[in-house]
Amino acid sequence: MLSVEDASRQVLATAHLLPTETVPLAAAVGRVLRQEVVADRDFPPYNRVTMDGIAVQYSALQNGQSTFPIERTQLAGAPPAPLASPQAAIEIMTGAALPPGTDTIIRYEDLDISDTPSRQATVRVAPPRAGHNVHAQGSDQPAGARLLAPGLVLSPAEIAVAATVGAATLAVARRPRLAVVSTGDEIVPIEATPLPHQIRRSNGPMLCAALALAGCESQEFHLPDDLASLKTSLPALLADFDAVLLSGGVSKGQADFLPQALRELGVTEIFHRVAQRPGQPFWFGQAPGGAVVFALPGNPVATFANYYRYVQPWLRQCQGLPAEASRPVVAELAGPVEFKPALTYFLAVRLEQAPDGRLLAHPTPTAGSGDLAGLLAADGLLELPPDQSQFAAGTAWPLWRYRA
Ligand SMILES: Nc1nc2c(c(=O)[nH]1)N[C@H]1C(S)=C(S)[C@@H](COP(=O)(O)OP(=O)(O)OC[C@H]3O[C@@H](n4cnc5c(N)ncnc54)[C@H](O)[C@@H]3O)O[C@H]1N2
Ligand code: MOO
Repeated sequence: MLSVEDASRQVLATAHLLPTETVPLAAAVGRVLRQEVVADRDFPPYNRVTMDGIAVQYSALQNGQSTFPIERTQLAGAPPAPLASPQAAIEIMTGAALPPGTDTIIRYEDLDISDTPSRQATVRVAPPRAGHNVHAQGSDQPAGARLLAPGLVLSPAEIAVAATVGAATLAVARRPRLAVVSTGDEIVPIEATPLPHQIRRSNGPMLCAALALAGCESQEFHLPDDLASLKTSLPALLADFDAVLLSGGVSKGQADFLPQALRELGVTEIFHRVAQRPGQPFWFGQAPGGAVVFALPGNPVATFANYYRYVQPWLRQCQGLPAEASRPVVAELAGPVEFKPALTYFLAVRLEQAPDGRLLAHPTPTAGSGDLAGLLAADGLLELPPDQSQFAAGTAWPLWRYRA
């Protein structure tokens, strides 16, 4: 049976770069940048005063002067007029542009200010050097510097940089659009009161919630376990969405019609079944129009594990994020684990940051892949490889984290 690594490679090979769109800056956080952002001016764009106090010429202090008549006051936002006399000072506020003829700021805490006979400042603590308390023009970045490169995820820090260079809009990757389809005749809407043999639909809301956190758009559908209905309904979804995420109906049951329906609709089967638990019956394919089909096994924990292991990295690559950004972090097992089948095992774990910084993974007991409430105690899934059955405490393994 196909290994998790090979399945993952085959999934990622279908990732197609989504088109670029331009959005207002306020809507760009979390999106993947598709343009360069260049400094339109120096950073900072003028010699910026960093303390409230007075601006003087340092050479006056070097000449032994300690009392300075104050010529005027300059607030932030006012154009900087020059110092008229090199022996005088300008009272000045944080954020103002340094007036020509001055080079040093002495903060109020280091001064005595008196208003008689006229306003003047006496220096109590001399500044250590010329340029003290001045954030020099261009000292952070020069005009023309390439500040943001395509392919990064826009965080609040990038939004601030884009704003300061006047980027009111940004070119970003379009959000992936996915159809989330639950199948199964036992599944009823969440508003319904289920009959004793029915359950409410939970995989759809779970997948849509995960997609929302991943910055994707999704729409939820429900289709019955009926070959004709599946064949009638699926073509529109394959035409309208980048991917269709199905859950349920892919195993060996007599009502598991999805593989047949997809095949008869011309969707190429890339693989069916992966050597993993949970989620072994995972079916993956691609429609002639390009839409990919993740037909995830219906057991909730199987759906969940497959989403994080395969769908989320695929979504990242479609937005143009580098492949290494799709790699999981690793965590250390806090206790020993035994798992005998020759399958990759996705183990639910609770995470703890040890005082020395190591990320510890505590296995959380679950009652199998139907136990969706078992996910509440965990923060992620540890990927244990199929070639061993004993996993010692202290060994580190890839982690697919679903809780920050
Ligand atoms: N003879 C075999 N039987 C099964 C095998 C197998 O290899 N041979 N594999 C088992 C494994 S492993 C899994 S996982 C499941 C996957 O089966 P399906 O994808 O066909 O899923 P269903 O049978 O439709 O549903 C399984 C289970 O999950 C519940 N479910 C389905 N959809 C939802 C939903 N949207 N929200 C909440 N719960 C859902 C469903 O009611 C079932 O209880 O097959 C095993 N069988
Ligand atoms: O692999 Mo299934 O996912 O055990 O329930």
